[in-house]
Amino acid sequence: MESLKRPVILILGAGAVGLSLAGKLESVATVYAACRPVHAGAIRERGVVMDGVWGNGTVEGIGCVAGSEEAPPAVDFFIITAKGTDTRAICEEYAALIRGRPVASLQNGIGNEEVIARYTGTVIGGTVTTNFSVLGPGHVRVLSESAPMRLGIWSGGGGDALNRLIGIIQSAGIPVEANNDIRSEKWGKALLNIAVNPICALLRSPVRVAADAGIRETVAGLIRETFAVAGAEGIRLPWATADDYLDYLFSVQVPDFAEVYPSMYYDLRQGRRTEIDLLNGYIACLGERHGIETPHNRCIAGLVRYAEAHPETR
Ligand SMILES: NC(=O)C1=CN([C@@H]2O[C@H](COP(=O)(O)OP(=O)(O)OC[C@H]3O[C@@H](n4cnc5c(N)ncnc54)[C@H](OP(=O)(O)O)[C@@H]3O)[C@@H](O)[C@H]2O)C=CC1
Ligand SMILES: CC(C)(CO)C(=O)C(=O)O
Repeated sequence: MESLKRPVILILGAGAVGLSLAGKLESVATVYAACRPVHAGAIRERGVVMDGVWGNGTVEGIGCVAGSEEAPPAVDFFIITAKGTDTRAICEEYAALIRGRPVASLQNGIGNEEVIARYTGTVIGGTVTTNFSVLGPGHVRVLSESAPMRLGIWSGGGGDALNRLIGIIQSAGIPVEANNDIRSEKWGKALLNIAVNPICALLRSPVRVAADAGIRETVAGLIRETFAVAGAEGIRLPWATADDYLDYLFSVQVPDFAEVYPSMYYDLRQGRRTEIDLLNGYIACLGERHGIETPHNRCIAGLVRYAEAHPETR
């Protein structure tokens, strides 16, 4: 019977987020992960090892894919968890497979869905406000879940696909909800990343540093500029004012993530390109277009770009 068939999911760019998701979804779906050989080797040998709030243990049965020629023929859902710096490249690599199929993005930053929409009709935008990290080959840790995963239709008429994907994720035990203004939700999630990711990456500190008395004003500046730019772009953020969001940031999100390091921290430490140009750099660029001053975001983006280019600083 069709309804009893396990859905087939291919996760594109599986690292901290993607391997954690693969490990969790394996109980309810046939899961493949397009990942680097270092992870694939360990996963083929003994499965994905998971620690943390999504469970502890080893999950076997996840297929590893080294390129589009190794992908399974009938994929129901693609979920992109590559960094935003790799969205275009991974869409190109899997272009023939994703065409006409529902593709979801759980990436941070602004602009990924627009790229994906050039490759397929149904794009599902998503946010995940949970901390993931890679502890070693095929070994991930999940900490600090601050809000449910949220998914919504970005483009195309994929209402049935969205509901089905939400059902699958829910049945795997991941808190998830539908969101009918996913643009607003993506910008809302970006506020957290704009506020904490670059500061923690530059200062090599966990998220609690954002609430330090000497840092708070900088964080507030980043957020106020982002609200001004979002307003000029016609984006309705989930909070009415920058101060409303700053209250939520300092009373809920910073405490929830106080002891963990954001993804950009690991990017800088490991010499990878960061997502700064999908976050603070993006705000600075839009600010310029609208004639809005964004000195905090311009400054932070410049510092992160400098650190990316100068290994001795990181
Ligand atoms: N970590 C977190 O706590 C959270 C992260 N996010 C967001 O989720 C996204 C993913 O983050 P995260 O999981 O931390 O990042 P990772 O860097 O851990 O994972 C992405 C993985 O994709 C791999 N990759 C890139 N291109 C390909 C390809 N063509 N084929 C196979 N593998 C590929 C990367 O390899 P390589 O590095 O060698 O290029 C890397 O291993 C980002 O947008 C991030 O901002 C969202 C919420 C929380
Ligand atoms: C929510 C948070 C801060 C979790 O680590 C994140 O999105 C990231 O690390 O990029």
